[in-house]
Amino acid sequence: MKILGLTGGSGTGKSAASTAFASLGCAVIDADASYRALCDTCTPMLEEIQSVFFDVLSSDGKLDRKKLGAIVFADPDKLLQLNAITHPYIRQAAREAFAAYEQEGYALCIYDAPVLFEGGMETLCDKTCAVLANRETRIARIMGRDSITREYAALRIDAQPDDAFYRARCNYFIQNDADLDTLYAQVRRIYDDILR
Ligand SMILES: CC(C)(COP(=O)(O)OP(=O)(O)OC[C@H]1O[C@@H](n2cnc3c(N)ncnc32)[C@H](O)[C@@H]1O)[C@@H](O)C(=O)NCCC(=O)NCCS
Ligand SMILES: Nc1ncnc2c1ncn2[C@@H]1O[C@H](COP(=O)(O)OP(=O)(O)OP(=O)(O)O)[C@@H](O)[C@H]1O
Repeated sequence: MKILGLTGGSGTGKSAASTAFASLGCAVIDADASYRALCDTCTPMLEEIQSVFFDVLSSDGKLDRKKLGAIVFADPDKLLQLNAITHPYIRQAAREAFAAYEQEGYALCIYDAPVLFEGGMETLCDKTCAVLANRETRIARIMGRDSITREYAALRIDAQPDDAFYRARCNYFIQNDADLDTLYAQVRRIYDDILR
C-alpha cells in the first residue's frame, strides 16, 4: 500500500480533497479526527497537556480546545511545546491505522494531516501533497465551517506555514480556489500518477 501525506493550512480543502480521493477507492485517515479521539481517551496525553498549560481542562475533564488554541496560536513557542507532547501520540495512532488499512488490501491510503512535516509524519509517507488556497477564501471557509470569529480564523492561519514552506517540501500540489469539479480533476491526476 502506498501512503500519500496530504497537508496544507486550515481551510485550504484537505478534507474536501480526501473525500475526492475516497471516491476513487482510497483509504483515508484524518489526523485531526485521530487527535480528537485521543483527546477523549488518552489520559496520559491529557495529563501532559494539563501539566504544561494548566487550566485547559474543563470541569468535566474535557480539553477546552478553543482556550488552548487561543494560547498556542498566539505564541509559536507554546505551539512547539504542544506539538512535542501530542505528535508522538498522533504518529503512533497513524502507524496503527496504516497497518489496519494495509491488511484490508487498499492500494493507496491518504493521510490528511495539517501538521505533517512539523510532526515528522512525512517519513511515514511515500509521497506528499499540499493543498493551497488564498487566505481570504480560507478565512471565509473556516469561519463558516467551525463557527469561529474572523480573528480566531486569522490567528489559526497565521500560525501555520506559508505556501513557500509547502512548495519547498511536497511532491504534488492542489490549488483549491475554484469549484469542486476543478478540485476533483486535480485529485484524479495525482491518483493516476501515484498508482501508474
Ligand atoms: C490547537 C488546538 C487546541 C486547536 O483546537 P481547535 O478545536 O480550535 O481546532 P482543531 O483541533 O479542530 O484543528 C483545526 C485546525 O487547526 C490547525 N491546527 C491544529 N493543530 C495545529 C498545530 N499543532 N499547528 C498548526 N495548526 C494546527 C489545523 O489546520 C487543523 O485542521 C488543537 O488543534 C490541538 O490541540 N492541536 C495539537 C495537536 C495537533 O497537532 N493536531 C493536528 C493534527 S495532526
Ligand atoms: N473547492 C471548493 N469549493 C467549495 N467549497 C469548498 C471547496 N474546498 C473546500 N470547501 C469547503 O471549505 C471548507 C473547508 O474545507 P476543508 O474542511 O476541506 O479544509 P481543511 O483543509 O481540511 O481544513 P482544516 O485544516 O481546518 O481542517 C469546508 O466546508 C469545505 O466543504
